[in-house]
Amino acid sequence: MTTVIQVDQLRKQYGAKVALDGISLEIHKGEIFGIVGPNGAGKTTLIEIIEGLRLADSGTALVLGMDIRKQAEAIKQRIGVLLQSTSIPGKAKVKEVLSLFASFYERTADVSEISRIFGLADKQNAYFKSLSGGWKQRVSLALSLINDPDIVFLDEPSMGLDPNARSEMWDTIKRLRDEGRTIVVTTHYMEEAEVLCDRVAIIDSGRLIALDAPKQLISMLGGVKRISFSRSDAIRKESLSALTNVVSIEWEPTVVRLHSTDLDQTLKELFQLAEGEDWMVRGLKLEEASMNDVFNQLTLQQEVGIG
Ligand SMILES: Nc1ncnc2c1ncn2[C@@H]1O[C@H](COP(=O)(O)OP(=O)(O)OP(=O)(O)O)[C@@H](O)[C@H]1O
Repeated sequence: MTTVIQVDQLRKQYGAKVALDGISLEIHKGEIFGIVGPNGAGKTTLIEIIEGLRLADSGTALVLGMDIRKQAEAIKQRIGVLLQSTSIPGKAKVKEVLSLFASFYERTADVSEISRIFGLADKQNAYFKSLSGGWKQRVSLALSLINDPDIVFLDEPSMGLDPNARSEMWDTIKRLRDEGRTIVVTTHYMEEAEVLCDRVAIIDSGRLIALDAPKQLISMLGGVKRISFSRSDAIRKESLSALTNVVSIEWEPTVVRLHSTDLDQTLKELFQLAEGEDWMVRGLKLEEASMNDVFNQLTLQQEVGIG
């Protein structure tokens, strides 16, 4: 296993605000590495420091063995970064945007091949600003590969995409990984982290609170499963909290979700409770734990200071 990014004790403060509080991690060649965390957790700060766009206060990071402080220019040649569409000149045609960005690099990919991969062959003469959000995102992704990078950084790649475009994007990202590139992705979508990423780092308040394969993170919850049912006025949260094996409750306007370590026992008690309190369990569903549960549990623990 080759390490392509090695981050050691990175710290960054904006005034009194500590954005990164000593993060250390390693990213391996050929993996899709996810970075997730609540708003303001420090994800963008972390990846922009690794990309050489921001300076850390202390700590070190090596990208492909090069020091981010001393070899930022050489690193830029070897990495690809997904730009926000607002950073791309809207009045230029797609082909002009592609050749402009290609001119920034010493090594470039075959632009017509990239256009083909992203289905941009027919859009070469379209003005960037006239494209829909999904097409703009494809152009941005194509641009992130224009220098044939070893590592691609994708900050929120599927933000604003519809479900079809999103799953197409996932396929494309997996293809890039299968070609031997390393992909670093930040996302707010836990489903994306679960289905796309080989390993996921969860960051909260500038600290790394978990790092593993999604399956491992989920199994770390000790087989917690969810029971969901429709909420009604007769149901009291306090009674549900008293059920044995229930570790947490999601109390939403129309639905209640119980997270339980023993599904059978909790179901039995739930029906007994409903009978005793004279309400019906309606719309019952049983769900396996997901990355969403992992995220909620770990970030909540941080909030109440358990973690
Ligand atoms: N240039 C800046 N000046 C001052 N504070 C900043 C700056 N950039 C980020 N911050 C603060 O640092 C913290 C981490 O921000 P960052 O953007 O890295 O988080 P994030 O995890 O990417 O958030 P989001 O999910 O909302 O994009 C936040 O509290 C943010 O307000």
